Amino acid sequence: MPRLLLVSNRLPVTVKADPRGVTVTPSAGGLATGLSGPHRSSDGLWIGWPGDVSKLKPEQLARVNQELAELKTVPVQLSASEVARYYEGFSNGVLWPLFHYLLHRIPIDVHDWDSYRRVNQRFADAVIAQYREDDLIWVHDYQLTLVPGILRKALPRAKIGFFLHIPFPATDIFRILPWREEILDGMLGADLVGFHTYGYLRHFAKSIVRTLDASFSIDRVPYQGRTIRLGVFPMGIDVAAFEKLANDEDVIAQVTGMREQAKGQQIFLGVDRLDYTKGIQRRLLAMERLLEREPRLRGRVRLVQVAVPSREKVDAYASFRRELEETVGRINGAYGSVGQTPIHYLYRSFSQKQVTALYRAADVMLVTPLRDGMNLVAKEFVASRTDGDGVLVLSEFAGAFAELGEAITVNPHDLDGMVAAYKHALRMPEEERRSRMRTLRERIQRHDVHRWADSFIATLEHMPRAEPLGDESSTSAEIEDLVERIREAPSLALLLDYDGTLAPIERVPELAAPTKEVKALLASLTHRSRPTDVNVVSGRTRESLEEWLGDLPISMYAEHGAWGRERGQSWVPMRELNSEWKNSLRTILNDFTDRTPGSRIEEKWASIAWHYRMADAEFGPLQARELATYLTDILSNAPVEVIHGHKVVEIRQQGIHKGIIVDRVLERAQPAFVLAIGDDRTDEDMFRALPPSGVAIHVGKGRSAATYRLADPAAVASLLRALI
Ligand SMILES: O=P(O)(O)OC[C@H]1O[C@H](O[C@H]2O[C@H](CO)[C@@H](O)[C@H](O)[C@H]2O)[C@H](O)[C@@H](O)[C@@H]1O
Ligand SMILES: O=c1ccn([C@@H]2O[C@H](COP(=O)(O)OP(=O)(O)O)[C@@H](O)[C@H]2O)c(=O)[nH]1
Ligand SMILES: [Mg+2]
Repeated sequence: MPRLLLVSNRLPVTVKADPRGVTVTPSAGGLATGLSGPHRSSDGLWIGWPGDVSKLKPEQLARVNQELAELKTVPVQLSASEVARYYEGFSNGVLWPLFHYLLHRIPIDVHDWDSYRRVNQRFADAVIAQYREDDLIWVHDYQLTLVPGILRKALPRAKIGFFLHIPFPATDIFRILPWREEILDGMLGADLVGFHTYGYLRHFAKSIVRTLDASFSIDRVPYQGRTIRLGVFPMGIDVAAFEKLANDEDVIAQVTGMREQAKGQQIFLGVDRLDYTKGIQRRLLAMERLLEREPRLRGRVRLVQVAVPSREKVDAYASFRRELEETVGRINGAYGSVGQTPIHYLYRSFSQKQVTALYRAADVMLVTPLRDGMNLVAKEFVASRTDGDGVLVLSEFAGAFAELGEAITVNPHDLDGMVAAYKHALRMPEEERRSRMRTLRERIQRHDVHRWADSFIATLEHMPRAEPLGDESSTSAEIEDLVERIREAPSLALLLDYDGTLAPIERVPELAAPTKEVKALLASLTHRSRPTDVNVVSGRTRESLEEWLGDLPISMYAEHGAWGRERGQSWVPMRELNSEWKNSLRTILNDFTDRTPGSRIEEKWASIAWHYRMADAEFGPLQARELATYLTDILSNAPVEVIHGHKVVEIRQQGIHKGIIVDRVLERAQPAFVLAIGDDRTDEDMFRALPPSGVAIHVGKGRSAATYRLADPAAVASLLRALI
């Protein structure tokens, strides 16, 4: 197995400093247990935040660092301001509520993006410093979405996985985020992106389509020359460890004690970080309603609610705590007596052992989040019930719901439904309880945390390595060399595309007029001391070329070579035009345009194009595919080609493409050297038609048959200038 570099916000150990001294203790939770196996067996490293070490004395820090190194962990130190901004402000103040659909918990004005970005860069730098060829890198969770993207740039061939532990929200929620492009682009730096459920995966895939203008098919995303795989990996727990604890003597003694103390009562249990996503408030309100409606249950049930302090410095958490404690007080005030209180509210954290005892002692486990990525507590409860009894009430908005269908399922937004579920749980006959629990147990035993980690790692390991596209711009030495060769040639023909080559691409095509400098440059090229034939070969109409370049002493070809106006002459068709087929198309295209808001028809001489760039990002491509299939079918005998390009379906007379202009220019001028420059797929026709001695330059990224590459129109202009 290759070495594994794990990257998560929190390290699996936390450094704590108090007056008694400094300790390095294991952080509780599924991630730490699940990954400790592969971490150890691969001799890997774990990179993350060790907690607040700012108050340590230098000698304490040195000792802690040594201990962390022995545990094969690499600390990324965060300053107090980084904790406040990257962790509390952005990760937990913005991304957390947004991804859990709780928009009202997000502050109106957000300032912490820059800190989030900087800290992600720091984590990535720490990975780069440790990386060795063949390592597998596995990055975790919403705090570090930008890390895979940064790593991909620095380590183009590295195998990088990313797992999101929280829900990925529906696109209309996600796109609220002003930094949506950066986040998606960052996650897509990975080779494999994993989620707990298919629902999250689908939301992510759709967000890519809407936000990045990319596409996907089922579980593959072609992006920037790589193919990213999306996968569903529901996280499990360390079942064996919980089963062992559940049968531990101390635990059993604790369970007996708790049951003794609650004699005559049925125990409901909730175990959560104190988080507004966990549905604790509604869980209490449903309990209040149950006691209000069923007086005979008063004094007969108790709810033990563990609320683990969490993210206390985030305002939304502090205010949620106040709301919650007020509710607890109200219910206990109304339904408690001298001898008993209905809600046992415990604002503190417990060890895994104590939590297991609680699981074992409970009659009914309440897991009722408004949204939750997975919720491991639900699985831990099931694992702890080695006695085969106990009822799980589970929200349909927890990721665990996808696997634990035998629980009593609830919608936490439906209070009456929750009350009914509580009653159902209280009355469920033993036989039914045991039968449901048996199925639940079998399932979580099979899919435990080791299997989760192994299957993610195996999938990542067996993926093909990303191959760099080889689309870097040519070096300046290569370009200088080329310029030298051209200058020496006795005569020269230039075939220049317009958009993306002489002028940068504009969102509104009408705004892409040539600058004064570009026009002057084209004019000077025609005055070189050696004969120079300057041709602009464009997909644009005659009218726009005439308007923008008509006063220059050059030749122009419009509509991909359908029309030409050679230097000093007037516009003539380059091929005999036959446009009868167009008439039959108009009705069909009008119909599609009416049915597809945002689409439009562009009629040229030798072609008609149906553009859907402005249409809905999912509906547009769907309609376009249908249109292209239909047209290919009905036009199979017409002298046309149906071309499904980027956001356009074009129907074009056969035999007209930029390649035909190359022959034309060669015949006319018989130049000693031909140079073609273009940025687009249609320019490849021109490159292919060049004589063996011809040279092609592609502008920008992406695949091309050209030998040379320039970054952008500015680089094209400077090359052309060098020829004068
Ligand atoms: O590190 P904290 O800020 O103290 O928060 C604790 C962890 O909470 C989140 O847990 C999520 O991951 C669980 C395992 O996949 C999943 O069951 C749960 O539904 C999620 O909410 C968070 O994603 C972690 O990064 C935090 O460390
Ligand atoms: O007092 C407590 C309460 C909870 N937990 C653990 O905290 C984790 C909570 O994980 P979950 O996926 O349910 O939710 P998260 O807090 O990660 O959102 C579980 O492993 C619990 O056993 C704990 O160790 N002590
Ligand atoms: Mg172009």
